[in-house]
Amino acid sequence: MDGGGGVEAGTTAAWMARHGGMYERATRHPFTVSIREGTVDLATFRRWLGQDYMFVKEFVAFLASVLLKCCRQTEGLDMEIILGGLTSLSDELSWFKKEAEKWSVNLAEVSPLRSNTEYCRFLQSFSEPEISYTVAITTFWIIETVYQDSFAFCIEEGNKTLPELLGTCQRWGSPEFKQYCQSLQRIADRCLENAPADAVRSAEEAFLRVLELEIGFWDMSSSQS
Ligand SMILES: Cc1ncc(CN)c(N)n1
Repeated sequence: MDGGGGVEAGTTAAWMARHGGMYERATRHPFTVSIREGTVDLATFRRWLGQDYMFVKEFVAFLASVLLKCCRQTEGLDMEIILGGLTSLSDELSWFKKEAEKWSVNLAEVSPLRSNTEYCRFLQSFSEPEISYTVAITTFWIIETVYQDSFAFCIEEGNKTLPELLGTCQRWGSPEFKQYCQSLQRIADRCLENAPADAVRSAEEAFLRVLELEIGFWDMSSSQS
């Protein structure tokens, strides 16, 4: 522990420092910053909502592949944490449906935009048995962490977030979600510590790819690309 209930400095923290510019672009994107500043264009928010619902459906399949690798390659408590993740994705899907109604987004009519399709393809590639549990769990951790950090910023001191968007920000910005991301980070660091160098390299590449894809996802929500 780092003394503050967080995560001890490990490989993932080193990557966050080494690739700080990219991490910042993913977690302080103009779209989420505009939510914090209360200036977000609500059409943009609606677009993000519909696209993210589609993404989360694919994310469930991705997490199922992480779970499978976990069962095949590790012992211990990881499985319980990943199962908890699947449960919270089930809540997330129900939340999206409710929120879509609130914002008059017809989910049945949403089709994935290019950056979303690209991200989903990346997620689908994890069904390959050759991709190790280390790479998969690290990828899972950073995907969740980008949302956690982005939305926590929207509810930190000084925010002007619109009251009707606070529920969205709390969904990923809450202290509970942060703790969950920290448990994933500890698992990723433990796996990375014991992994061969080529797996560590692949995991770092996947980490960077996620940051790129997350930036693309926010850009897409803002500009319909
Ligand atoms: C694009 C994206 N990245 C991450 C998350 C968090 N589950 C999400 N809902 N959407």
